[in-house]
Amino acid sequence: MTVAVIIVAAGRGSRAGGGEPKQWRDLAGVPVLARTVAAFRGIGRITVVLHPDDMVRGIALFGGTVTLVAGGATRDASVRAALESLTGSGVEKVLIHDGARPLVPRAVIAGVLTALDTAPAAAPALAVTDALWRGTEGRVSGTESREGLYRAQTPQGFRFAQILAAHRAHPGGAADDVEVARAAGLTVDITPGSEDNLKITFAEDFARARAILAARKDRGMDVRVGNGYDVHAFCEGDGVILCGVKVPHTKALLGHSDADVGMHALTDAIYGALAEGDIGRHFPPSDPQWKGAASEIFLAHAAKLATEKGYRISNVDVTIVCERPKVGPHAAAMMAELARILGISPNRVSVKATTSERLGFTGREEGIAALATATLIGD
Ligand SMILES: Nc1ccn([C@@H]2O[C@H](COP(=O)(O)OP(=O)(O)OP(=O)(O)O)[C@@H](O)[C@H]2O)c(=O)n1
Ligand SMILES: C[C@](O)(CO)[C@H](O)COP(=O)(O)O
Repeated sequence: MTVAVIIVAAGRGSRAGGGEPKQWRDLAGVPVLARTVAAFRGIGRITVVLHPDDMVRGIALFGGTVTLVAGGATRDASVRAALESLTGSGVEKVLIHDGARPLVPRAVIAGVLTALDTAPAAAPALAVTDALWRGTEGRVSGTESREGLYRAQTPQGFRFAQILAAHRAHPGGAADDVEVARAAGLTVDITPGSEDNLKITFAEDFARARAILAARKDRGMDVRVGNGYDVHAFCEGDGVILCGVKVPHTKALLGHSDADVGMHALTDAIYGALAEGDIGRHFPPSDPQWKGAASEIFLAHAAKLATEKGYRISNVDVTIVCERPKVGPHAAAMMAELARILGISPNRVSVKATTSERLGFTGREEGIAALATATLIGD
């Protein structure tokens, strides 16, 4: 399903003080909002909602890498503006996130996305663990049960058409999009939140956020690299599918699926980086349901697994080894297709080709080989 991400950042951050809205302030060398946007790279197309006064600043920070939309006077008006801007775009799922939550872990995002496979709406939260009091004039005036109480976080995820209709029907004044969805009768699953996913609200929250970043740095950057290799033999036919692109040729490739050797190598590279075996483990060739299957299914599965395990794909590199057909004229289309399936920018995808100087099975034009590397980065 096509996923869109809406990041609302049109507020003025009055409670945080500091001279400029909190989303533009520096957090350990990077603007808060740049960190928030980076947390969602590779998940889906990103729309950032800004105050009309901040548009020039938004263009300077993000260029054309995100869509900018002018927000409204309230949070729900800002969300509504972004939802309306996405009508007719074919988006099926939408994640709505506060620009003021820059440290959202990948696993929190993945939890919401996975829940959306079966639920109409899902949002992360943490159970309340402290005792709850009422207070009047600085004194405890009563106690409340914490049973069944949660602290709500974002991203909150919905089916696009349902949350758009819910916002259109809502009178306004909702604290969050879950409130809007429930007013429209949607059920909302609770998924695991994280203490790292704080909303910068008051000045002291910047120190908390810096401490979380420092702890992550102490743990070290979690970078994983995987490689993949695949071979398919030629058979009779009039073209081959390479990295999702049909390339005319005097032969076809033999395989249980569509025999997309480049995409198979890349899928295995991602599984390899995750220490999750290979395509055969997830999609056994003995299973008739994968006969003739489009290899996009395999690659999309590997990418989803990466997200669920808390990783984003930083870059991928595929090398196709064959004498013919010539790959060069199709390489741009292949890179665009892989980028689309992986949900990452095309400039993070490389597809190149080489001959084997007429040596070996590729040199004798008996088949095509492909090698791939994938780099994954954890929270
Ligand atoms: N008219 C508004 C108000 C809020 N937000 C966004 O909604 C998120 C959550 O709101 P909050 O933390 O309350 O931010 P502010 O409204 O900026 O803060 P304050 O209430 O302290 O002014 C923030 O990312 C904020 O930028 C928005 O897009 N449009
Ligand atoms: C959406 C939200 O982050 C859920 O916790 C929160 O309601 C928005 O912040 P606000 O301070 O209530 O505007």
